Amino acid sequence: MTGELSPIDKAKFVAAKRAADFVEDGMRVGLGTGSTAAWLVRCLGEMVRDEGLKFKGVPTSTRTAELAREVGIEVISLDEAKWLDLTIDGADEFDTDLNLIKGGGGALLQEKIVATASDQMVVITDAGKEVETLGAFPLPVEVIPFGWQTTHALIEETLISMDVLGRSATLRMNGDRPYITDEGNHILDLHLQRIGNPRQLALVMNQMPGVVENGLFIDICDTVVIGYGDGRVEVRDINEGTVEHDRLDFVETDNLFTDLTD
Ligand SMILES: O=C(CO)[C@H](O)[C@H](O)COP(=O)(O)O
Repeated sequence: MTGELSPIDKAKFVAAKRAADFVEDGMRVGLGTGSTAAWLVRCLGEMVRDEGLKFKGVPTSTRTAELAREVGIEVISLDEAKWLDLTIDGADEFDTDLNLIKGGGGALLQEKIVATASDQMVVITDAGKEVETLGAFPLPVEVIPFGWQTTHALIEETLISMDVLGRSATLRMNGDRPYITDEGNHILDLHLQRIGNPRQLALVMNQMPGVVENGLFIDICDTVVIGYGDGRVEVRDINEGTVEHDRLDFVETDNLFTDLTD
């Protein structure tokens, strides 16, 4: 079955599978959104079913909530959990300080709230998302629909005044309609090429009326699990650097993958 997977999908899968081992009995765990996070949810569902793993999951989107319930994970809200031991989520870009761009899948608001409410955030990713400087991936900014065009103009003016490269913002679409987030908002994607000072940009964005949240995750991620298409996995910690190089046995993952997709 893995023969049909692209190298990137294999990389996402092995990263998710390794990160599932971070989840222990009794934990409250934030469950991210996106294709890599979906692998994680499926792996955790297998562990609940086959190994009797007992934990509670707090999903970061309606998509993830549906999948988690489908695979047998006990789902609770963040308000029920109050504080989480761990969040595991994907990312669109990460740099050497483990700062991130997230929101390519449109769930950045819940993702940031959930990750911030966690003792540890683990990002699962393929190696292609590592960058020296954030910004090649368009930065998602969630804005309320009321007056979004005014907010859009304000953002572009601000980017010019900050002398940020790129500077154009486009409204994310879903077919011929604006994309609507789980919170009923729109997303503006900022095409910046290079974000010289992500910390400053994140603060400036969130001060603008109409902006709900931006996709820069600064000082939130503690650990990155990087998967490679040949089954190799690297675990990098914010304090200790690379703490593990491993290779998942594809015979084992082949079986798991087949089980998961049956
Ligand atoms: O931030 C996200 C969703 O809002 C995702 O984590 C990010 O877009 C990565 O997605 P994928 O795992 O599908 O590559």
